[in-house]
Amino acid sequence: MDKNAMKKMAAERSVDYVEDNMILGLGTGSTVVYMVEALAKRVKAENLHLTCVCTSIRTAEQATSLGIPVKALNEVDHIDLTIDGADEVDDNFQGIKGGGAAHLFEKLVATTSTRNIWIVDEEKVVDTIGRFPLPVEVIPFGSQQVFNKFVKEGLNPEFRTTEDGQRVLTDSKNEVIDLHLEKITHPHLLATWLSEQVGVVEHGLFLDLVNEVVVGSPEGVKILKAR
Ligand SMILES: O=C(CO)[C@H](O)[C@H](O)COP(=O)(O)O
Repeated sequence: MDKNAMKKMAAERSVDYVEDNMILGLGTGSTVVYMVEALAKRVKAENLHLTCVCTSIRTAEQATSLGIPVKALNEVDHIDLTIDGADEVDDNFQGIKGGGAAHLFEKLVATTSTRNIWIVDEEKVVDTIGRFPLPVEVIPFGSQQVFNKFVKEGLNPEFRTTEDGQRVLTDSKNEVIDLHLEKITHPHLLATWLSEQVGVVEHGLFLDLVNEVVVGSPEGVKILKAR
């Protein structure tokens, strides 16, 4: 089955979790695009009153264009539920995010949210995370020094670049270094170490954050419950 069909299936199911009057976090990425489309349909059909907090300019533009009301994270006092994509998730519900370079805003929204749901295709459910390169957002000032330190630590870093060779910049105008690790066997240790590095703004390890994962697969939608 086509990967996009699996993403769409998970995305469409995830909007069943949305209830009237919720403050809702909206993630970022191609799976989230399907979710926002499905959400807009429900909002219209059922006249739902939602307040949505978006994790990227892209998602905010899509939501606004479809008539979904959007507020900034600073304008809300809590978030009831956040629906987001992910790049990898393991059996212990530890994940990697940031393939769309939005992990800083995504983590801020996720940690403000009472519940977090991820929507993925089944290829993203793995035994051990790390095959997907781990994104690390760094400030541009001195980013080469941070990169050099990652090299020294054997973390196989690579600056993320656009097709024309420019460094990718996040919505906060920071750079992204992807770590090619293949397997992350001690995610909490790595997360702590990365957070301690000067110049690192945020990394893409999302640990102990997700409550449910909605998985699109050729057999249909599967729901994995963490807590
Ligand atoms: O973390 C993310 C963006 O920073 C995305 O949620 C993640 O990359 C999944 O993207 P997609 O749905 O396009 O596969």
